[in-house]
Amino acid sequence: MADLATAITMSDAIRIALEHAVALDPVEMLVDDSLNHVLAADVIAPDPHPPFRASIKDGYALRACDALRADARIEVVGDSRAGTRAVPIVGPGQACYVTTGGPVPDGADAVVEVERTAEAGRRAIHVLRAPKVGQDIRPVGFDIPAGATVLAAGELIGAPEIGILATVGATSVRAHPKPRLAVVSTGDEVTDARALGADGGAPRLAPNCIRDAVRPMLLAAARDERLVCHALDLGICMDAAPPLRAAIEAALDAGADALITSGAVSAGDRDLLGSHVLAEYGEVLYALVRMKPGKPLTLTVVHRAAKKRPMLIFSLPGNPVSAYATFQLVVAPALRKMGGSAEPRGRALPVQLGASIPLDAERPEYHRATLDANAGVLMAHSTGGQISSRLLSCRQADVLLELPQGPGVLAAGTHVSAIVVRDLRAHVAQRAPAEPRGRVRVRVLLLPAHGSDGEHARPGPDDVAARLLLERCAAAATGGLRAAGLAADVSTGGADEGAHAHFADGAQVLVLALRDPAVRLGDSTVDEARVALGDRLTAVPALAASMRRIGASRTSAAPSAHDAAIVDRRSMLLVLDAAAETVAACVRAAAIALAALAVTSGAVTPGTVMQ
Ligand SMILES: Nc1nc2c(c(=O)[nH]1)N[C@H]1C(S)=C(S)[C@@H](COP(=O)(O)OP(=O)(O)OC[C@H]3O[C@@H](n4cnc5c(N)ncnc54)[C@H](O)[C@@H]3O)O[C@H]1N2
Ligand code: MOO
Repeated sequence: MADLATAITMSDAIRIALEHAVALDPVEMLVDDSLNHVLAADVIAPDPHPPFRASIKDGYALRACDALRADARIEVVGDSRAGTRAVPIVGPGQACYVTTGGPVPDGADAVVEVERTAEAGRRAIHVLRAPKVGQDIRPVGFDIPAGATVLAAGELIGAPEIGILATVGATSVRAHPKPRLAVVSTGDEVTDARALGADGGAPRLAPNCIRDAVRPMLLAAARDERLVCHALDLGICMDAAPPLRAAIEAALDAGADALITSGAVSAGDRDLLGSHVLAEYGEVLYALVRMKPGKPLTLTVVHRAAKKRPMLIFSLPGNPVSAYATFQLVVAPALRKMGGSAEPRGRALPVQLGASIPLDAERPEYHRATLDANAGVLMAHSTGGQISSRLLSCRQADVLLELPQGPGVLAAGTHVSAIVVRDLRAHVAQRAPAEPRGRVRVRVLLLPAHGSDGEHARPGPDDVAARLLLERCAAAATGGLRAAGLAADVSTGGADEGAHAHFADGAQVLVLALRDPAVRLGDSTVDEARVALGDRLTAVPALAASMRRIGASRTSAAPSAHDAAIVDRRSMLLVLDAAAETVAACVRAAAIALAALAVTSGAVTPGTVMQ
């Protein structure tokens, strides 16, 4: 094994693996089979949803101008239930009973919920509070306008996306197939625990042998919902060149896109993969990485006959922790890229150390830790002894802390980046604070469909769709911030003043919502905002990097956001497609990024962010 001085950095190791991982050619597949695949083409809504004006409440559809006085008697002329074919027309002084989701009759311009009405004799009502035009009506296409891009190429298909595809009537999609992954363990001492128990007797290990932990672990990791490879179990092979060659050939014969071997890559006299067997099959791209645990990680590309995809061989160290860490940090991103993911890298979060941690003097270290979100700040707690043979250090680990190489210790309270390796949903449910602590002032402004040349229009009182859109953005902002553990002071309006005026007025997050989803704001619009905001926009690249680090980039959390710009350390501008269903995610991402920035910049003390 070469000296550590010749080792490549971890970021180079990931970059080279991603450069050699090629997305599998997309195929048409049934939506029913598409769960956890990555879309290869945008999905466009062929028709609007709802396809008719739909009631938001159980109540009465009527003309708002007929119900301005509580003593007005309004005649009920029929009913319109969800699924009704024949709907009466509502004339002056008339109302029609409607159920939630039922079509709003022609002639009516508002729905009054049943609780706000009183009977006025047989088949007549009084309306207790004057309604507004458009109240409790979803106009045609309110949720999804015809022609809207409901899902974009590069997005992962989960359960909600299956629902969206069903809503727009898609029964098949163009998506990337999953890569084929072969897994083999090596080592004379490595024993299959299942084989030991097969004769019905107590499992007994032969002297000086250990049970295979790596292969079952990696086969399970390959089934993870965000990865879902077609996994091929190649078993265990002995520390000798012929069985190692046979394993590589079996993977090639099976058409594997990737082969994971574990063990036999360090400096021992039987570490045959590290020395020569790999070089017989392909080009060894690297064999030593400056990181802990996993230094001997080796990547080989095996070129096959013309038109055939190359196979990547990831030779992971045999130590189970080293195998797990290198799988998460290097192999999984490469597999995600093969599966078509536009953002295959592991997601990183800014976290705070719950206790001091010693640093490794020679190598940057990926320290296993659990997370706790109690105080609205993500606190990391070490899983204990980090020797790379101790798989218990990965037990319940949520993250790999990215610790720098160095002398001494990192003090408790230090902020570090953490790569997420586990589903965090359960923790959010268990540990989120009951009451939001921080408070963020958000202003949501609606931009006109056209004329983003400085001319801004306030939605008029008759512009029902615009008003509803604004209300929806504001509700999304409130909900999104609450989900992020923050309280929101949300106000809305037309964009009739420059963005700087709203920041001067105390807004911390300014959301510019595009009214017409078909109109895409160019970079120039964001640039205009930058000019308007002058020299306060100094940290734009820092924000972009920070957003990426927390996974709040344009394509993951905010597919429709055209740009986001840090204004200073405590405020943020977002430009959104108001018709997209991503508003909440965008605003939430903004709030998290703000909190992270405020803490990391030292502008505020942790725990008092945005108070
Ligand atoms: N002289 C040197 N020795 C070592 C170096 C070095 O630079 N110079 N590097 C060390 C580092 S760092 C690591 S990591 C390991 C990697 O070793 P190998 O990848 O060659 O793996 P093995 O030697 O085959 O096994 C290491 C260890 O892990 C156990 N093991 C192997 N496979 C499995 C499995 N499938 N399930 C559970 N446990 C497994 C094996 O019994 C060994 O204890 O090398 C250091 N040495
Ligand atoms: O890099 Mo090895 O994985 O320290 O033990």
